Amino acid sequence: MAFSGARKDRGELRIHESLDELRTDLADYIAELSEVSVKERGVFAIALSGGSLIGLMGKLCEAPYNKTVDWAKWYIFWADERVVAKNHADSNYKLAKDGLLLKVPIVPSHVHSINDSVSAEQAADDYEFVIRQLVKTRVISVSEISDCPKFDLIVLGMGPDGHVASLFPNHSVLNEKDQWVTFITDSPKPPPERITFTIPVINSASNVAVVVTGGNKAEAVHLAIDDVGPDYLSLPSRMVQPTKGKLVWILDMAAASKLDSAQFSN
Ligand SMILES: O=C1O[C@H](COP(=O)(O)O)[C@@H](O)[C@H](O)[C@H]1O
Repeated sequence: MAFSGARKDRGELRIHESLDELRTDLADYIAELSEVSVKERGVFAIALSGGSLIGLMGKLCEAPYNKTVDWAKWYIFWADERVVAKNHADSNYKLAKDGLLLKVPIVPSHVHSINDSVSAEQAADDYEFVIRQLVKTRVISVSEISDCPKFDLIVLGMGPDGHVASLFPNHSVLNEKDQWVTFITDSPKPPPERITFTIPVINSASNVAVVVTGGNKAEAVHLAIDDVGPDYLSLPSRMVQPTKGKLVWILDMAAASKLDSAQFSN
């Protein structure tokens, strides 16, 4: 790791010289959390995002992880999904299926993708219902503070505009407090119809990792992490602030290039 450090209230920073090093760190990090969770709870409930993240998780399909991770105990969810057919090129499910799920022995019935044959609103309601059933059976834990699901790990990417999951800057769903899963039909990034975990659900997770690469996201990383004053408190990536869980930023040097460097160590 090139640099590591912590920012008050903004979590741990892990900054990597190369994408190869970042991929290894990400695989190690996820494998370790999986082991802890399986030991403590017997299962590992992980929520994925789409975009560049799945490619960066690719080492999990290789040795040693493909053999050492207890894949049978994994339960897969999506922090956000585009409301398109499951075989559509824009589907986050398809991305994960082709890039990860088909390459490791995950139990098919543990993969919880959205209902792609209904409206965005119905898909969000249906997905929340599925999550509620799995909270009842404790496949997903429940937060001690809110009644929200407590995923063992939510892995997020971030767009150059600071969006995470399908929570975009200045969108009214950023204020959603009651629902666990909501929908949008006006995403500024295509496709327009999406479902997304809400901020309270993200912030109830035991662990949240935000994985960001590339210089085009450096300004958003700075605004999400550094002390930039009250104007940016409503940037979606800045609203990621687990109440009791642990937040980790896994960055490459380009994405980290605009961070204030005072608190780094080699
Ligand atoms: O549309 C989306 O974008 C973000 C960021 O994607 P990236 O390709 O810039 O990493 C992603 O995290 C989200 O899941 C996805 O639906």
